[in-house]
Amino acid sequence: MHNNSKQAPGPKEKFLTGSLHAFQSNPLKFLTSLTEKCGSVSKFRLGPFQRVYLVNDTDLIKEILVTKQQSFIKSRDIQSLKSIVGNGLLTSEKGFHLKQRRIIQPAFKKTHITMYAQDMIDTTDKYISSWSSNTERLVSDDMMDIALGIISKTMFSMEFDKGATVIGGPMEEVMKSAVRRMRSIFPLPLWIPVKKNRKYKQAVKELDKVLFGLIGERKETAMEHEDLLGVLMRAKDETNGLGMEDDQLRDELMTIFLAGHETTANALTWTLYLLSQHLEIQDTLFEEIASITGEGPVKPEHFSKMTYTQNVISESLRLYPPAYVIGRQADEDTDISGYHIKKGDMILISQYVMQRNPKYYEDPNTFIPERFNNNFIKTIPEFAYFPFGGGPRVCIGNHFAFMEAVLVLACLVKQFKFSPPKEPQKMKAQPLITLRPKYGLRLITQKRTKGEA
Ligand code: HEM
Repeated sequence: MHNNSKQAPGPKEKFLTGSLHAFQSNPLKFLTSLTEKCGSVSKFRLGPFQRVYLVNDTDLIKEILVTKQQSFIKSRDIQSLKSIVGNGLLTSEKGFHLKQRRIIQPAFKKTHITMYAQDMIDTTDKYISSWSSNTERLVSDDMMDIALGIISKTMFSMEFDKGATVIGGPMEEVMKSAVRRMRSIFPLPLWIPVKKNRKYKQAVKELDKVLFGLIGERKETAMEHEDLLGVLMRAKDETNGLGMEDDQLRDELMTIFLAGHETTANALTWTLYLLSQHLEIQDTLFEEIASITGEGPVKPEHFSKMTYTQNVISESLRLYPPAYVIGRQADEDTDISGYHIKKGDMILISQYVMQRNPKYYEDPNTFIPERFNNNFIKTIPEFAYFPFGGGPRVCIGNHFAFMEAVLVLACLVKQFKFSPPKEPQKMKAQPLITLRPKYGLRLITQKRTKGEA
């Protein structure tokens, strides 16, 4: 029936495991070299049965994420997160997802999220107020703390210390197990009472207690809160006027918390790494921030004026996209530009690979924020740059994350210069749930003096 369908090329594979080992041991290297060898569509196996297509063509990516998206569901690794985030936006599908997205979308509109800008600035300024000059810091941990502080404050009006203790701790334990589960093709069923599973379930239970506790507290008071929890508790489906049940609210809160802090923290860490490697770019950045803010602090209204700072973040998201790959699974047999995809086949689309493609980017591996000048994005095909994905499943937190990254970076660079430590450090991208530096990032923070600009 499909004799005319196109055959995709692929790598040499092991009989039973296919490319499982090569993929798991270094996904970025595997995806990059497969693209170099096989071009816009290639095919490989993960284990004996799982067929995977790697798609590197902007038109085909659009078919998968937009025009034919009804034929696909999230890939199994994302589905395995259901044991933490339940049926929240990231993991739900079809009509249910659409309904939830409709209810939640208004909370993330550009006009609404600007009200969180001051919280983002205050959290950062407070965090760095204790930093001393000329010290070496593990800034990757700092960025995680700041992002955790910001999501705790904007979501629950919780101050950093409390957020870090009551949510950050159990969340870290849950994330560690989630990574293990996503990376293993056959995760151990959670009902098997081994120590790892018990710890995981205990951490999920603790998080549940915190979240249901917060929801319960809010219900008992008449006071309206403008934080994300308040907005989501009031959100209604406009077609029937119904809001979310507590269980669904819990799933969405957990989802936003999981999806929304490690990604931004890693984006900021990679940005500081790139700036420490390009001190001249860091100086230009400082000059922009100093000229806009003057002697005073960073303010929410500075965001739209900081065009160079925005370009620095866009370029950092190009080179080190925290979500380095998007996975889908065919939910029915379908054709993508002549390739026959069978139900159950997996599709991988990699931002890391696409955003370093010399077809779209001159000097693709070099950090050049200026390339984003003059509406550069409009000059390249859609899906040559997509750090936040695209189509109906595009990141709901894209404006939130971008504004957060720009404002946090402005607060940091206004006050400190970041340079590499004396002892050179190993930098290796580690692709777990998100792309992060494997050994963390250590930098020397040097206080900027007044009048330096
Ligand atoms: C730099 C930071 C971030 C990056 C790079 C990023 C990237 C992404 C990507 C690529 C997707 C689509 C995944 C897919 O199609 O399979 C996604 C989905 C999602 N992101 Fe983000 N994200 C970031 C920050 C955030 C923040 C701050 C939040 C919330 C506060 C958030 C919440 C979500 C949610 C809920 C989804 C699922 C949306 C849906 O399927 O309807 N993300 N993100």
